[in-house]
Amino acid sequence: MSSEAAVSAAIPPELSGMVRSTRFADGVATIVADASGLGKAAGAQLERELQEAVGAVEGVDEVRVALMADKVQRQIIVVGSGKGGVGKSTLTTNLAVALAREGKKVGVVDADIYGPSQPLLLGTTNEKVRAEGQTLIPTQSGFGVKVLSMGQLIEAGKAIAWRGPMVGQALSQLMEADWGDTELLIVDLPPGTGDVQLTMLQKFKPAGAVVVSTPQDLALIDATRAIDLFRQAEVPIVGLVENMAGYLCPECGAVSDPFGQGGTEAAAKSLDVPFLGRVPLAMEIRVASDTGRPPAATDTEHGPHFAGIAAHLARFLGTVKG
Ligand SMILES: Nc1ncnc2c1ncn2[C@@H]1O[C@H](COP(=O)(O)OP(=O)(O)OP(=O)(O)O)[C@@H](O)[C@H]1O
Repeated sequence: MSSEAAVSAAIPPELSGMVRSTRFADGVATIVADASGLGKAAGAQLERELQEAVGAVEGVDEVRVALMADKVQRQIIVVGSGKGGVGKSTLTTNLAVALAREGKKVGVVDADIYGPSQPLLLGTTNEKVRAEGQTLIPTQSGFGVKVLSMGQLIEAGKAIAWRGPMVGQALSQLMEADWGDTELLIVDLPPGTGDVQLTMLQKFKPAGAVVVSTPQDLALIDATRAIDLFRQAEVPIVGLVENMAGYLCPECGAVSDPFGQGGTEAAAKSLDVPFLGRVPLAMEIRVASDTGRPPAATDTEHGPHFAGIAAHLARFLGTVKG
């Protein structure tokens, strides 16, 4: 058998479907393989296996493997707020879960260094983050959503010591992880307009920003600031969401408005950004979230609120490129 034929014959049958061409000249075997949809880790394994199998052929001094991969068109959406505690993380999780239920391949990046909460919200707190070399491998939650969190990179209680370059590096590690075939990354930003936001906007150029607010004036003033930041960075505003609107008393059924009512929709109008919908203040949302059961995973009372907002986001994504 010629060395060229021996190189082809050495490729394990289970890998031969991915091999597009083989060449052999002057002791060098060159193999081109299609690694589309494999992700970085599986792609690296394919490369190793080809190296090993072909490297064992007599007369082969060097194996060069070239992997062709489809570049996944991955969109980035950031979820921000001016003020903490208004429900940004809750909304991020539920938008991701609602879109995953519609068949979209979604990942969540928890970039909130001051209060990382996505592993709790997506029920993955017991999963340890894995890495392949320097590349992090996102954790698969039970809701079809992959997740990585700043909380997995920072020792609890140390966030305050994190400044500029460290924050940027950590964020890049999360964004450049092995997201495989993920089409959409939804990023849960910290509140306000600090280092994480700046790195995110400058380095990763999100396709759009969703801004969350409660209906009270104070939160709306801060939300306006967040919108200003996105506008300055030329990130399109997907729209404003009103959270914690209208509290339905589980005892007497009366509806009250602890944070006021309708303020976010009015603010959206005056800021000339779309209003994406409102989510009521409800004990079940808090309890379900704290126990890693996102309401959007169900068709019960509160699932549809998030599904409606997710539908707006899906329409927006359909109108923008990468
Ligand atoms: N609509 C809602 N009804 C009831 N509780 C809610 C609702 N939205 C959020 N919460 C609860 O309010 C708290 C704060 O929510 P969340 O962590 O999502 O806010 P955040 O804006 O991300 O806060 P942070 O500033 O800490 O990042 C959580 O305990 C959450 O379960």
